[in-house]
Amino acid sequence: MLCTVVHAMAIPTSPKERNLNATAAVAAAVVPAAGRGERLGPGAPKALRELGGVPLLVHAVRALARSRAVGLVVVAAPPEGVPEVGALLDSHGLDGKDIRVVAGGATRQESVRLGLAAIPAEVEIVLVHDAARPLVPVDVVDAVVAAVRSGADAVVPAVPLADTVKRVVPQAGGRPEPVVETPERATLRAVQTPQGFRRAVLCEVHEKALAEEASAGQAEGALPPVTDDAGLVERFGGQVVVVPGHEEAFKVTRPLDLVLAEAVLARRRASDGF
Ligand SMILES: Nc1ccn([C@@H]2O[C@H](COP(=O)(O)OP(=O)(O)OP(=O)(O)O)[C@@H](O)[C@H]2O)c(=O)n1
Ligand SMILES: C[C@](O)(CO)[C@H](O)COP(=O)(O)O
Repeated sequence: MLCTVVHAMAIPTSPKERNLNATAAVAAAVVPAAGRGERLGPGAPKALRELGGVPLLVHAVRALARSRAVGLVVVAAPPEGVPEVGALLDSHGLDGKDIRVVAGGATRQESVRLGLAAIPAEVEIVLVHDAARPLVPVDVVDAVVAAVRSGADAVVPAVPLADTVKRVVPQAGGRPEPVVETPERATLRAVQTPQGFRRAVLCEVHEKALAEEASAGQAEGALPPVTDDAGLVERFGGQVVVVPGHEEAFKVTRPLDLVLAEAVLARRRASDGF
């Protein structure tokens, strides 16, 4: 399996890339994997923490590679770890897909932008998938790609909420927080990845966000944070649609999530040799 380490602006042409040129309908995926994982606690960068003896990142890339709709995966790694991440991915069988590694950035948004810059121009459909969502089923990946192929500009997989949600006024020092409202739960969704986009739309909103950041500078409150790529599409007036996600596509964020992920993986391995 070839795993080429490239700088975002200098992409070598490989035989696999030439195949990709012939099939623009094949999707490429960006995997932001440059986060520290502060909420998971001390240890290696989150993408390299192990689940069932295999790094989360490898699970996430495998989950994408399982889809016939995905032809290229670009991983945005911690900047200091690009060669190591390349070697790690090379050492795992990844279904013959073209896997590349670029240096990620200081924020998730920047990591996605840097990954996006490494995708050949002729690719028309781009997925963005967190390294921190190792167990997304292939059916979810396929459903997201299918919705973009059917004409949507931006597609997110999502699940209904189990808890009632309240909007509050945050308070310092653990003081009780006044409740402002209780949104109607039936209209709320918890959003997952991979999120899918028409490439031109994703590039445009990332470019606009970068320009907006440059002009807003550090002015407090100038730019409300956007935590997902679909949020950028919404910010600039685009239409985002939701397809069904999956409860096993949850994000490994806190220590308990890793315990749950181990249990899900053990169940899969016991039931189908996953
Ligand atoms: N500078 C960053 C920050 C985050 N991510 C990636 O974005 C995904 C979702 O982010 P999250 O779960 O919040 O990861 P972390 O930022 O690592 O977590 P934390 O906020 O707990 O530090 C992860 O795959 C993470 O590696 C990234 O590529 N570059
Ligand atoms: C993209 C995402 O996983 C969708 O749920 C989420 O928004 C990432 O947020 P985080 O703050 O980086 O965990």
